[in-house]
Amino acid sequence: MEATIEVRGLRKRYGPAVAVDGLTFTAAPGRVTGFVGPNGAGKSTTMRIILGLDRPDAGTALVGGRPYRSLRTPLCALGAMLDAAAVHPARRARDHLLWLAHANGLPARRVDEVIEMAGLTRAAGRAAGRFSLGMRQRLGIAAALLGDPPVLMFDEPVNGLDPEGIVWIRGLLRSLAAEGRAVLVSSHLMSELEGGADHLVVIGRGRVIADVAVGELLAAASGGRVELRTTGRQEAMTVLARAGAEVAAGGGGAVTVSGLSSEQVIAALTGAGVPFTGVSEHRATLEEAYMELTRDAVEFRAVTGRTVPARDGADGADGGDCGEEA
Ligand SMILES: Nc1ncnc2c1ncn2[C@@H]1O[C@H](COP(=O)(O)OP(=O)(O)OP(=O)(O)O)[C@@H](O)[C@H]1O
Repeated sequence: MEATIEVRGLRKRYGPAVAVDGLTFTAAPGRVTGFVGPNGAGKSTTMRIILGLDRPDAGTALVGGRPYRSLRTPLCALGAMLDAAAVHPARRARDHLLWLAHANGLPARRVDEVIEMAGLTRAAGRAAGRFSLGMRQRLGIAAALLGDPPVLMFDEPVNGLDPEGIVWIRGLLRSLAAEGRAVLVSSHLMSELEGGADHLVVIGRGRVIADVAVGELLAAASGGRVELRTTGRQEAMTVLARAGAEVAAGGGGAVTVSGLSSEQVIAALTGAGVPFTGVSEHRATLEEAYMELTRDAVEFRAVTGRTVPARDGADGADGGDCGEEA
């Protein structure tokens, strides 16, 4: 089975509220696709529709070319964690996974494998209700991995995790993608995806604002800016502005310069006898890139208001067993 999620022209309203407004994007194999947008942007609604938990008003959401609900052994096609709390509190972690495995025709030995992968070996015999948030996230992820699926989808998996948990999830997402799987992961914070995602689908008010490779986005946001430190900041800013640069002061004697190369900055300051240290090309964070992106997107949206033609969402079922789907 092809490792993809394909969303085409998806629309969903709840009464007067438009949750998803013509979304089109693909989560491709071999990469972590970050699904980002502010609270209420429509991420969870989209994920629920992909999982067949909600019906779209228009458009399609396909997993490996098929609607999720048509899959006979869905855990083998798509592993998902939408709500880490969705486990009976009295049930032991291992029993919860055994129950899921049994319902999907998977062997008990796979349960022990995913328990180990999720770092839950010591906690597997404990009731899920006594788990910390981080352990519940790990249990949800273990459940998603049970069917060894080619496609994985996680809704805010690092929400509330400690730094160690965040590093662990990042590494896991990266290794799943390196195995050729498609991984779709939502977050409302760009900083959470830094170092984790290869590609970003940024949405706002139910629409795609950007669908872009992380490297490309960072390069565009970093472009043409030079940073330096100086003990003569005012003088440096005057000299650089005279040389045609746009200059901004940062904290601790830092200055950010746009419109001049680092060589031109060094030449201008040296020529004027202004002391400086540490001239470097500015490297934008994902958060900065996002701010730039959304600023442009707001202007763009106001002018064009892009819409995506909808297709019929009612697809025929043609499920198979784990082998056929995989
Ligand atoms: N079951 C529902 N009934 C009514 N409105 C809903 C329902 N589910 C979502 N909405 C509305 O749809 C919009 C999108 O919500 P959604 O939860 O998909 O956003 P989100 O991007 O996942 O937000 P968050 O980052 O806060 O999780 C919001 O305005 C929300 O209030």
